[in-house]
Amino acid sequence: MASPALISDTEQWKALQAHVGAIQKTHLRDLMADADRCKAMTAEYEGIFLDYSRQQATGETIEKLLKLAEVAKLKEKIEKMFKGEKINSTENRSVLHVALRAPRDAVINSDGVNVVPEVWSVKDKIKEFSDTFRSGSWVGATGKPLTNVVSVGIGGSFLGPLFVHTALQTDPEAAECAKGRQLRFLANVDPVDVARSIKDLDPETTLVVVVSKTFTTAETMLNARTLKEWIVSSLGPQAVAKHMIAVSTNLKLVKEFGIDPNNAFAFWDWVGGRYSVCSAVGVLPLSLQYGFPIVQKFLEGASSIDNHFNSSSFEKNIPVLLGLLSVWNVSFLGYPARAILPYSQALEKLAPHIQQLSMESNGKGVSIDGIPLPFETGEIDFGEPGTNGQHSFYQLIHQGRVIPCDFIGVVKSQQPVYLKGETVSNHDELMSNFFAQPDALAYGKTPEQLHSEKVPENLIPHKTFKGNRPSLSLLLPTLSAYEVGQLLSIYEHRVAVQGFIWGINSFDQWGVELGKSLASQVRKQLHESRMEGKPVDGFNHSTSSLLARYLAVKPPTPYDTTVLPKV
Ligand SMILES: O=P(O)(O)OC[C@H]1O[C@H](O)[C@H](O)[C@@H](O)[C@@H]1O
Repeated sequence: MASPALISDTEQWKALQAHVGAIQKTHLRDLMADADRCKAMTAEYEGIFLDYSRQQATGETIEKLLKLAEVAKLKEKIEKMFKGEKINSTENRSVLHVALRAPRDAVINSDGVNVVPEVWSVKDKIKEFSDTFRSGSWVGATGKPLTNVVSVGIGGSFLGPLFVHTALQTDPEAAECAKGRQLRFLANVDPVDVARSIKDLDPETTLVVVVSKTFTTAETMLNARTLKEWIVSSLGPQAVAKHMIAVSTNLKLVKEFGIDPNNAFAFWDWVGGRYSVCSAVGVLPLSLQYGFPIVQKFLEGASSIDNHFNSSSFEKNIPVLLGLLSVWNVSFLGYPARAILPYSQALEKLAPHIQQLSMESNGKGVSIDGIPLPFETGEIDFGEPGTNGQHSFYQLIHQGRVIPCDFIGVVKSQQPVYLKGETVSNHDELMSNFFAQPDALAYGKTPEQLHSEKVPENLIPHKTFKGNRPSLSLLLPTLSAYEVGQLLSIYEHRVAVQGFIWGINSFDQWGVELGKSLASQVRKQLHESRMEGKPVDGFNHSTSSLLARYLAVKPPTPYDTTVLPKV
């Protein structure tokens, strides 16, 4: 029998739909009372501990999800990814970010060619370049060593590297290696972001890394031209060779831009932008800041999870379990959002990275074969580190909408602080919240409890917490470069699992194109109106009025002079 076109047509999907009623009759308060259930709902790998007992799920739910994985051919799809098959069918590309962190002797083919030696030759080049740069032998146009790096890129060429940089900044080993150096990012085409990225920097001691897979992204290219002007206007045109380098798959355009091809670092079309932090996109700027050995640890962490994902049984496979539970929450329990709540300031930029990774990958309306989906895919990801989030949006999570939460904690803080005489250390204080919040969400507080606490009658409805709000806890032993790589890889594979189950293409992003082409039309209009006084034409009433209002105010300087930020 031919396999059904959509996963929602399968018996296994329908069995899960039928199972929802039984789960909705349970309360997490009761589910949590079953210690055997709680014990079974855990998984561990290299000290990373996942506890998913606070999901609205039972052993039967997991069995049914595993059957869904089977009919969705999850195992086969994972294998196809690792074997370099062209699973990104709308772009006819392999999906091989796992090759970026594979050991030197691994064999991973794309189009019949082992890509691992190519990957390592770029890594070797990065190591050599970053060693020279960091040793001070690479000098700028005026003979001074360069200590500041501005990485210009957006989307996948920004969010992953920013996440990793933010996580490493306070790791003692990484921080020691970064002493006296600065790494900044310029992503937004907003001139305010240009101003912030170069504030207090001197072009004489700054290296600009232009990071763009395509080298055509409008925001990145304008920002790159702006920083080029910043360098040239201060140091002369010959300075570009020493002060600008690039990362791209499009080395032809890098050369046309004026960057020396010897100072360009390649990657490949089988690396998706949002999966590219382990390519030169992340490895180059991070190696300039921290040195290649630290970045290699990060890559090894990611690789360790690749092995776990590719070889562990699904019952104990952390990314698979996480992916299946997200499918359960989105497609069966109908929860449209997911909160990412790291109890670690170092993971401050995890949620923004996962927003792109997950929402660009799985926010799709058709199956991989182009069939409109009768169910929603993807979820709205958002988050902030605990405890900041607690004092912001947790109210809604506790008493408003139900939002499955990822609580991420670290056993050993990067920065131990303890004040003599305090009840607990600062990290223990933070972690008290990490342990308490999931139970508050799961158990809630009943009117009976409030009565027994003699809460005034009129406040009982306001102080009641219904509970039964799902979450999961991920506890990492420490947060060195290795664990940062592991966490990245866990989320990458979780997103892929969700897409594989839903039967969509998690590796294309056609949905970002329409806005880009409409912006070109507006850009043309703005140019013609400013330069030639042409009236606004060809837009609907609303856009025309907005444009007219905008154009009515003349820019402070005419278009024939170069202006750079002044802060
Ligand atoms: O790296 P680039 O080619 O400059 O692309 C940067 C970003 O822009 C696009 O619009 C895509 O939506 C992203 O997936 C990509 O990461």
